[in-house]
Amino acid sequence: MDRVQFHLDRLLFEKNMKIPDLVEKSGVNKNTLYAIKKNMISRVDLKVLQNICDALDCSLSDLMSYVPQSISSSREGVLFVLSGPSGAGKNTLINSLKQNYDLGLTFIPSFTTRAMRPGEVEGNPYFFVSLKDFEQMAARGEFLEHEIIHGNYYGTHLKTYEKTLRDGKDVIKDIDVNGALNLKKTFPNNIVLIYVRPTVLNELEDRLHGRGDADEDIRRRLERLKYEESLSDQFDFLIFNDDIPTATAELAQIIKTYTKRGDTRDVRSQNRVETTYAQKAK
Ligand SMILES: Nc1nc2c(ncn2[C@@H]2O[C@H](COP(=O)(O)OP(=O)(O)O)[C@@H](O)[C@H]2O)c(=O)[nH]1
Ligand SMILES: Nc1ncnc2c1ncn2[C@@H]1O[C@H](COP(=O)(O)OP(=O)(O)O)[C@@H](O)[C@H]1O
Repeated sequence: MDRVQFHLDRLLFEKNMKIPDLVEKSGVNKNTLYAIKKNMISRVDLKVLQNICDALDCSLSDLMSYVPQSISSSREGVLFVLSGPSGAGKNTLINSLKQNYDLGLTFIPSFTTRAMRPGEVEGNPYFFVSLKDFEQMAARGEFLEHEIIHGNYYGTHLKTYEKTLRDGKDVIKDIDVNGALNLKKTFPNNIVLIYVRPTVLNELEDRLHGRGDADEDIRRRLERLKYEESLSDQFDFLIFNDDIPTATAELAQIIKTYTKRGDTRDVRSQNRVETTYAQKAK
Protein backbone atom coordinates (compact mmCIF):
# COMPACT_ATOMS: atom_id res chain seq x y z
CA MET A 1 0.00 0.00 0.00
CA ASP A 2 1.05 3.61 -0.40
CA ARG A 3 2.26 4.75 2.96
CA VAL A 4 2.95 8.23 1.65
CA GLN A 5 -0.39 9.75 0.78
CA PHE A 6 -1.12 12.91 -1.14
CA HIS A 7 -4.16 15.06 -0.42
CA LEU A 8 -4.16 17.10 -3.61
CA ASP A 9 -7.71 16.08 -4.43
CA ARG A 10 -9.04 17.64 -1.25
CA LEU A 11 -6.83 20.74 -1.49
CA LEU A 12 -8.03 21.42 -5.04
CA PHE A 13 -11.62 21.10 -3.90
CA GLU A 14 -11.05 23.42 -0.96
CA LYS A 15 -9.35 26.03 -3.15
CA ASN A 16 -12.00 25.61 -5.85
CA MET A 17 -9.30 24.81 -8.39
CA LYS A 18 -8.85 22.25 -11.15
CA ILE A 19 -5.64 20.65 -12.40
CA PRO A 20 -5.28 23.09 -15.36
CA ASP A 21 -5.44 26.03 -12.90
CA LEU A 22 -2.70 24.42 -10.85
CA VAL A 23 -0.57 23.74 -13.94
CA GLU A 24 -0.73 27.42 -14.70
CA LYS A 25 -0.06 28.59 -11.16
CA SER A 26 2.66 26.10 -10.22
CA GLY A 27 4.35 25.44 -13.56
CA VAL A 28 4.27 21.72 -12.71
CA ASN A 29 3.62 19.29 -15.53
CA LYS A 30 -0.03 18.20 -15.95
CA ASN A 31 0.70 14.45 -15.89
CA THR A 32 2.72 14.76 -12.69
CA LEU A 33 -0.16 16.61 -11.05
CA TYR A 34 -2.72 14.02 -12.15
CA ALA A 35 -0.47 11.24 -10.83
CA ILE A 36 -0.15 13.01 -7.47
CA LYS A 37 -3.88 13.65 -7.36
CA LYS A 38 -4.57 9.95 -7.85
CA ASN A 39 -1.84 8.93 -5.39
CA MET A 40 -0.15 7.03 -8.19
CA ILE A 41 3.32 8.49 -8.04
CA SER A 42 6.34 6.73 -6.54
CA ARG A 43 8.95 9.49 -6.71
CA VAL A 44 8.71 13.23 -6.88
CA ASP A 45 11.14 16.14 -7.05
CA LEU A 46 11.28 18.41 -4.00
CA LYS A 47 10.99 21.45 -6.26
CA VAL A 48 7.68 20.09 -7.54
CA LEU A 49 6.33 19.79 -4.00
CA GLN A 50 7.54 23.28 -3.20
CA ASN A 51 5.86 24.74 -6.29
CA ILE A 52 2.59 22.99 -5.54
CA CYS A 53 2.61 24.22 -1.93
CA ASP A 54 3.39 27.76 -3.08
CA ALA A 55 0.60 27.67 -5.64
CA LEU A 56 -1.93 26.31 -3.14
CA ASP A 57 -0.64 28.39 -0.24
CA CYS A 58 -0.44 25.28 1.93
CA SER A 59 2.16 23.45 3.98
CA LEU A 60 3.80 20.15 3.07
CA SER A 61 1.81 18.39 5.80
CA ASP A 62 -1.41 19.62 4.17
CA LEU A 63 -0.28 18.18 0.85
CA MET A 64 1.03 14.83 2.01
CA SER A 65 1.19 12.50 4.99
CA TYR A 66 3.13 9.44 6.01
CA VAL A 67 1.76 6.32 7.67
CA PRO A 68 4.31 4.26 9.63
CA GLN A 69 4.79 0.60 8.70
CA SER A 70 3.73 -0.50 12.19
CA ILE A 71 0.18 0.68 11.66
CA SER A 72 -0.20 0.05 7.95
CA SER A 73 0.40 -3.64 8.43
CA SER A 74 -1.95 -3.97 11.38
CA ARG A 75 -4.58 -6.62 10.63
CA GLU A 76 -5.95 -7.37 14.04
CA GLY A 77 -9.16 -5.50 14.69
CA VAL A 78 -11.68 -4.32 12.11
CA LEU A 79 -12.30 -0.61 11.75
CA PHE A 80 -15.90 0.38 10.98
CA VAL A 81 -16.13 3.92 9.69
CA LEU A 82 -19.40 5.85 9.45
CA SER A 83 -19.42 8.82 7.10
CA GLY A 84 -22.10 11.00 5.62
CA PRO A 85 -23.54 14.46 5.80
CA SER A 86 -23.87 16.35 9.02
CA GLY A 87 -27.18 15.45 10.64
CA ALA A 88 -27.36 12.04 8.92
CA GLY A 89 -27.37 10.45 12.37
CA LYS A 90 -23.89 8.92 12.55
CA ASN A 91 -23.45 9.64 16.26
CA THR A 92 -27.06 8.70 16.98
CA LEU A 93 -26.50 5.29 15.38
CA ILE A 94 -23.21 4.73 17.23
CA ASN A 95 -24.92 5.54 20.54
CA SER A 96 -27.95 3.43 19.70
CA LEU A 97 -25.64 0.53 18.81
CA LYS A 98 -23.84 0.86 22.16
CA GLN A 99 -27.15 0.84 24.05
CA ASN A 100 -28.89 -1.97 22.17
CA TYR A 101 -26.23 -4.39 20.95
CA ASP A 102 -23.31 -6.03 22.67
CA LEU A 103 -20.80 -6.15 19.83
CA GLY A 104 -17.70 -5.36 21.86
CA LEU A 105 -16.83 -2.31 19.80
CA THR A 106 -14.38 0.36 20.90
CA PHE A 107 -15.07 4.01 20.13
CA ILE A 108 -11.91 6.10 19.85
CA PRO A 109 -12.52 9.82 20.38
CA SER A 110 -10.80 12.09 17.88
CA PHE A 111 -9.19 15.41 18.69
CA THR A 112 -10.97 18.52 17.51
CA THR A 113 -10.71 22.30 17.69
CA ARG A 114 -14.48 22.78 17.47
CA ALA A 115 -16.41 24.07 20.47
CA MET A 116 -18.05 21.59 22.81
CA ARG A 117 -21.82 21.17 22.29
CA PRO A 118 -24.29 20.87 25.16
CA GLY A 119 -24.26 17.29 26.38
CA GLU A 120 -20.70 16.66 25.23
CA VAL A 121 -17.86 16.19 27.71
CA GLU A 122 -14.09 16.05 27.43
CA GLY A 123 -13.24 12.71 25.80
CA ASN A 124 -16.78 12.04 24.56
CA PRO A 125 -17.19 12.29 21.65
CA TYR A 126 -13.95 14.30 21.28
CA PHE A 127 -10.92 15.59 23.06
CA PHE A 128 -11.37 19.33 22.66
CA VAL A 129 -8.11 21.17 22.09
CA SER A 130 -6.97 24.63 21.01
CA LEU A 131 -5.82 25.28 17.46
CA LYS A 132 -2.27 25.73 18.73
CA ASP A 133 -2.26 22.37 20.52
CA PHE A 134 -3.81 20.66 17.51
CA GLU A 135 -1.19 22.11 15.17
CA GLN A 136 1.59 21.00 17.49
CA MET A 137 0.19 17.48 17.63
CA ALA A 138 -0.09 17.41 13.84
CA ALA A 139 3.48 18.67 13.47
CA ARG A 140 4.67 15.90 15.81
CA GLY A 141 2.97 13.34 13.57
CA GLU A 142 0.49 12.26 16.24
CA PHE A 143 -2.43 11.91 13.83
CA LEU A 144 -3.14 9.05 11.52
CA GLU A 145 -5.03 11.53 9.39
CA HIS A 146 -6.49 14.94 9.98
CA GLU A 147 -8.85 17.22 8.11
CA ILE A 148 -10.33 20.67 8.29
CA ILE A 149 -14.11 20.27 8.20
CA HIS A 150 -16.62 23.10 8.46
CA GLY A 151 -13.73 25.33 9.53
CA ASN A 152 -12.60 23.10 12.42
CA TYR A 153 -9.76 20.58 12.69
CA TYR A 154 -10.38 16.89 13.38
CA GLY A 155 -7.72 14.23 13.83
CA THR A 156 -7.52 10.50 14.53
CA HIS A 157 -4.90 9.66 17.14
CA LEU A 158 -2.33 7.36 15.56
CA LYS A 159 -1.02 5.61 18.69
CA THR A 160 -4.49 4.83 20.03
CA TYR A 161 -5.63 3.30 16.73
CA GLU A 162 -2.39 1.38 16.46
CA LYS A 163 -2.72 -0.13 19.92
CA THR A 164 -6.45 -0.82 19.80
CA LEU A 165 -6.41 -2.57 16.43
CA ARG A 166 -3.23 -4.47 17.29
CA ASP A 167 -4.92 -5.71 20.45
CA GLY A 168 -7.54 -7.23 18.15
CA LYS A 169 -10.30 -4.84 19.17
CA ASP A 170 -12.87 -3.77 16.62
CA VAL A 171 -13.36 -0.04 16.37
CA ILE A 172 -16.29 2.12 15.30
CA LYS A 173 -15.89 5.82 14.54
CA ASP A 174 -17.54 8.52 12.49
CA ILE A 175 -15.02 10.16 10.16
CA ASP A 176 -15.57 12.59 7.32
CA VAL A 177 -15.53 11.29 3.73
CA ASN A 178 -11.92 12.38 3.03
CA GLY A 179 -10.61 10.85 6.23
CA ALA A 180 -12.56 7.64 5.58
CA LEU A 181 -11.13 7.20 2.10
CA ASN A 182 -7.62 7.96 3.36
CA LEU A 183 -8.00 5.40 6.12
CA LYS A 184 -9.03 2.85 3.51
CA LYS A 185 -5.58 3.30 1.96
CA THR A 186 -3.97 2.80 5.37
CA PHE A 187 -6.01 -0.30 6.25
CA PRO A 188 -7.00 -1.76 2.88
CA ASN A 189 -7.84 -5.14 4.39
CA ASN A 190 -9.52 -4.49 7.70
CA ILE A 191 -11.77 -1.51 7.21
CA VAL A 192 -15.46 -1.29 6.36
CA LEU A 193 -16.74 2.04 5.07
CA ILE A 194 -20.40 2.80 5.69
CA TYR A 195 -22.13 5.86 4.28
CA VAL A 196 -25.16 7.10 6.23
CA ARG A 197 -27.83 9.48 4.99
CA PRO A 198 -31.58 10.01 5.25
CA THR A 199 -33.52 8.98 2.15
CA VAL A 200 -34.69 12.57 1.76
CA LEU A 201 -31.66 14.85 2.03
CA ASN A 202 -33.86 17.89 2.71
CA GLU A 203 -34.50 16.44 6.16
CA LEU A 204 -30.94 17.21 7.20
CA GLU A 205 -31.69 20.87 7.80
CA ASP A 206 -34.56 20.09 10.19
CA ARG A 207 -32.42 17.57 12.03
CA LEU A 208 -29.62 20.08 12.48
CA HIS A 209 -32.11 22.69 13.73
CA GLY A 210 -33.52 20.04 16.05
CA ARG A 211 -30.01 19.35 17.37
CA GLY A 212 -29.77 23.03 18.25
CA ASP A 213 -27.08 24.01 15.71
CA ALA A 214 -26.82 27.73 14.95
CA ASP A 215 -28.03 28.89 11.50
CA GLU A 216 -24.51 29.76 10.38
CA ASP A 217 -23.24 26.30 11.42
CA ILE A 218 -26.09 24.64 9.56
CA ARG A 219 -25.33 26.59 6.40
CA ARG A 220 -21.65 25.61 6.55
CA ARG A 221 -22.47 21.98 7.16
CA LEU A 222 -24.97 21.75 4.31
CA GLU A 223 -22.52 23.41 1.93
CA ARG A 224 -20.42 20.27 2.05
CA LEU A 225 -23.32 17.95 1.24
CA LYS A 226 -22.78 17.88 -2.53
CA TYR A 227 -19.12 17.00 -2.12
CA GLU A 228 -19.92 14.26 0.38
CA GLU A 229 -22.60 12.77 -1.83
CA SER A 230 -20.20 12.79 -4.80
CA LEU A 231 -17.91 10.36 -2.93
CA SER A 232 -20.62 8.10 -1.51
CA ASP A 233 -20.29 5.46 -4.21
CA GLN A 234 -16.77 4.71 -2.98
CA PHE A 235 -18.18 3.34 0.27
CA ASP A 236 -18.84 -0.34 0.92
CA PHE A 237 -22.34 0.10 2.33
CA LEU A 238 -25.09 2.65 2.28
CA ILE A 239 -27.50 2.89 5.20
CA PHE A 240 -30.63 5.01 4.93
CA ASN A 241 -31.21 6.32 8.44
CA ASP A 242 -34.91 7.16 8.41
CA ASP A 243 -35.95 5.07 11.38
CA ILE A 244 -33.29 4.80 14.11
CA PRO A 245 -33.98 1.20 15.30
CA THR A 246 -34.10 -0.09 11.72
CA ALA A 247 -30.88 1.67 10.74
CA THR A 248 -29.19 0.48 13.95
CA ALA A 249 -30.20 -3.09 13.13
CA GLU A 250 -28.71 -2.77 9.65
CA LEU A 251 -25.49 -1.45 11.09
CA ALA A 252 -25.34 -4.26 13.64
CA GLN A 253 -25.94 -6.79 10.87
CA ILE A 254 -23.02 -5.47 8.84
CA ILE A 255 -20.74 -5.46 11.88
CA LYS A 256 -21.69 -9.00 12.91
CA THR A 257 -20.85 -10.25 9.45
CA TYR A 258 -17.34 -8.87 9.63
CA THR A 259 -16.55 -9.81 13.21
CA LYS A 260 -17.77 -13.40 13.39
CA ARG A 261 -15.70 -15.36 15.85
CA GLY A 262 -13.47 -17.96 14.28
CA ASP A 263 -13.43 -16.15 10.95
CA THR A 264 -10.25 -14.71 9.60
CA ARG A 265 -9.76 -11.09 10.53
CA ASP A 266 -8.91 -10.29 6.94
CA VAL A 267 -12.21 -8.83 5.84
CA ARG A 268 -11.30 -9.22 2.19
CA SER A 269 -12.03 -12.92 2.45
CA GLN A 270 -15.56 -12.46 3.75
CA ASN A 271 -18.57 -12.09 1.55
CA ARG A 272 -20.40 -8.87 1.98
CA VAL A 273 -23.98 -9.02 3.14
CA GLU A 274 -26.79 -7.17 1.55
CA THR A 275 -29.69 -6.93 3.93
CA THR A 276 -33.01 -5.67 2.75
CA TYR A 277 -32.10 -2.24 4.04
CA ALA A 278 -28.33 -1.98 3.93
CA GLN A 279 -27.27 -2.00 0.33
CA LYS A 280 -23.80 -2.15 -0.98
CA ALA A 281 -23.29 1.27 -2.45
CA LYS A 282 -21.98 -0.06 -5.75
N1 LIG B 1 -11.23 13.22 9.01
C1 LIG B 1 -11.78 13.15 10.22
N2 LIG B 1 -13.08 13.46 10.37
C2 LIG B 1 -13.60 13.37 11.61
C3 LIG B 1 -12.86 12.95 12.73
N3 LIG B 1 -13.67 12.95 13.81
C4 LIG B 1 -14.88 13.36 13.38
N4 LIG B 1 -14.85 13.62 12.06
C5 LIG B 1 -15.92 14.12 11.19
O1 LIG B 1 -15.98 15.52 11.31
C6 LIG B 1 -17.27 15.96 10.88
C7 LIG B 1 -17.83 16.98 11.82
O2 LIG B 1 -18.10 16.37 13.05
P1 LIG B 1 -18.93 17.07 14.19
O3 LIG B 1 -18.30 18.37 14.54
O4 LIG B 1 -19.09 16.10 15.30
O5 LIG B 1 -20.28 17.47 13.49
P2 LIG B 1 -21.50 16.65 12.88
O6 LIG B 1 -21.07 15.87 11.70
O7 LIG B 1 -22.42 17.72 12.50
O8 LIG B 1 -21.99 15.77 13.97
C8 LIG B 1 -18.11 14.69 10.77
O9 LIG B 1 -18.19 14.33 9.39
C9 LIG B 1 -17.31 13.68 11.55
O10 LIG B 1 -17.58 12.37 11.12
C10 LIG B 1 -11.48 12.63 12.52
O11 LIG B 1 -10.74 12.28 13.41
N5 LIG B 1 -11.01 12.75 11.25
N1 LIG C 1 -33.63 8.62 11.91
C1 LIG C 1 -33.74 9.83 12.46
N2 LIG C 1 -34.90 10.50 12.37
C2 LIG C 1 -35.03 11.74 12.93
N3 LIG C 1 -34.04 12.38 13.58
C3 LIG C 1 -32.86 11.76 13.68
C4 LIG C 1 -32.65 10.47 13.13
N4 LIG C 1 -31.37 10.12 13.38
C5 LIG C 1 -30.81 11.14 14.07
N5 LIG C 1 -31.70 12.12 14.25
C6 LIG C 1 -31.49 13.42 14.92
O1 LIG C 1 -30.77 14.24 13.99
C7 LIG C 1 -29.82 15.05 14.68
C8 LIG C 1 -28.46 14.81 14.07
O2 LIG C 1 -28.01 13.52 14.43
P1 LIG C 1 -26.49 13.22 14.74
O3 LIG C 1 -26.39 11.81 15.20
O4 LIG C 1 -25.92 14.29 15.61
O5 LIG C 1 -25.88 13.36 13.25
P2 LIG C 1 -24.39 13.31 12.73
O6 LIG C 1 -23.57 12.68 13.81
O7 LIG C 1 -24.47 12.47 11.51
O8 LIG C 1 -24.04 14.72 12.43
C9 LIG C 1 -29.91 14.71 16.15
O9 LIG C 1 -30.70 15.68 16.81
C10 LIG C 1 -30.61 13.34 16.16
O10 LIG C 1 -31.37 13.15 17.33
